[in-house]
Amino acid sequence: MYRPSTLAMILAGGRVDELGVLTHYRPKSAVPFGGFARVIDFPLSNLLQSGIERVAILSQYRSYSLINHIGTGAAWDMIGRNRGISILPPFKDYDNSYWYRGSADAVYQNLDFIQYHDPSVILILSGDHIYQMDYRKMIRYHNEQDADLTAAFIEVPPESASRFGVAEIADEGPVGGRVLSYEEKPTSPKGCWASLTVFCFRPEVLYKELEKNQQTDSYEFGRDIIPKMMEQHYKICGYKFNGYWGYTRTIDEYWQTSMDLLGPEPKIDLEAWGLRTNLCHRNIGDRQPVKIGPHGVLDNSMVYNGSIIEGTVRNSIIFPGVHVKAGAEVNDSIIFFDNIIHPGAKLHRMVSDVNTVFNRNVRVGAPNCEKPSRITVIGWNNNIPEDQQIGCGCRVDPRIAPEKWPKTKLEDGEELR
Ligand SMILES: Nc1ncnc2c1ncn2[C@@H]1O[C@H](COP(=O)(O)OP(=O)(O)O[C@H]2O[C@H](CO)[C@@H](O)[C@H](O)[C@H]2O)[C@@H](O)[C@H]1O
Repeated sequence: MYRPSTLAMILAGGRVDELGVLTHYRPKSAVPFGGFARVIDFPLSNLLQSGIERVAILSQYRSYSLINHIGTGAAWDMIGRNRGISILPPFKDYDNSYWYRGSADAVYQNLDFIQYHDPSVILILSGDHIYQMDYRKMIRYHNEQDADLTAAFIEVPPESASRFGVAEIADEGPVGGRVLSYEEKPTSPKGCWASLTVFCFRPEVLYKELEKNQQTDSYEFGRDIIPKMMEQHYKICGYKFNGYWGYTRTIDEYWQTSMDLLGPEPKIDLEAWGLRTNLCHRNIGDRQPVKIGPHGVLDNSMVYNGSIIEGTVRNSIIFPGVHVKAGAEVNDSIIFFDNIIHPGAKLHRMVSDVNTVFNRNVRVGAPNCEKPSRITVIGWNNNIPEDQQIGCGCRVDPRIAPEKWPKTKLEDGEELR
């Protein structure tokens, strides 16, 4: 039987509460990003470019959108006798009927899948981050070090380190070094290297530690598996990543990371990064070229095929099928697929999910809402009544019934459910 040298397992299970409105009907990994793609396209494109041919995706929350997006896997060249993407949902077994109880449990429940492929390295990745990385370099380092586990880390400022799994790494050179200490989301971090949730495991060690961890009642790589491996003095190496890493856990971070696509020197360059997506999902590949109307204005923005810009769009990211009608304005915003923005609507610093209609003279946010926490989010399939005003930083759930909209204004920061 063909034995892949590396088997990649993508953790795509999580619903992230802070992204609430955008993860009502899809996991975080399937959230649209970059005008045509999804967050999971980043690790998938990295895998493609790293020549890794066997991939599994562990997902349990509202997987429909993700399953639809992955399709046959052809978008990432993952079709073939010895190549492929398998989506692995939780299942009932003779002696186990749990959902995935955490990232480590998701992998544990699929150990038979991993053992069937019998890889020499198991690469475990989060499906939730925006970055470009050649995993081959990390795997090479892992093999050269003969490590039991190599985890990728990025240097972060001390004040934000407590949000992550944090390590101190021995000063053994620019590529990486032995992990000297590791703490999961500590209140006073000792180190400044944050875990990217990119792990290379020696298979026998992973099997053994996951099995042992079943005796406990917590099942996370960061909180449980790595600290226990540290206690047992396994050889754990830190691989230093010094590229761009977009951590999109909150709406503000999602918005800011998206804005890193724009400007004279964008931090994210999808073309150079070789990003691939499934062009069949929402018929992206079949849309007509962008149309700019006779008075349309487009400034410092990304607009994908199938959109029509007759009004003004500035500093924004526009997904396929969006129609900005004459006299409408979109500023500093991210508009997902197939929104319609009618004349007189003025939208500022917001994210709007798919299929939403902004009727005439709707106002969202304000140009002077400069604080990043003032990003407004509108859920999908909303039909926002004419003249409706929505303050800065509001959260509007999907499919709000017409009678639920307040007659006057949705005040700053208000939630509409
Ligand atoms: N039941 C489940 N089934 C399948 N997949 C699941 C899952 N539960 C979570 N996941 C996935 O596992 C990954 C880790 O997510 P978590 O929510 O556990 O951790 P968090 O993001 O807080 O911190 C983590 O990510 C940060 C940033 O990488 C690290 O610094 C930190 O150490 C680490 O714990 C995500 O990709 C998520 O989608």
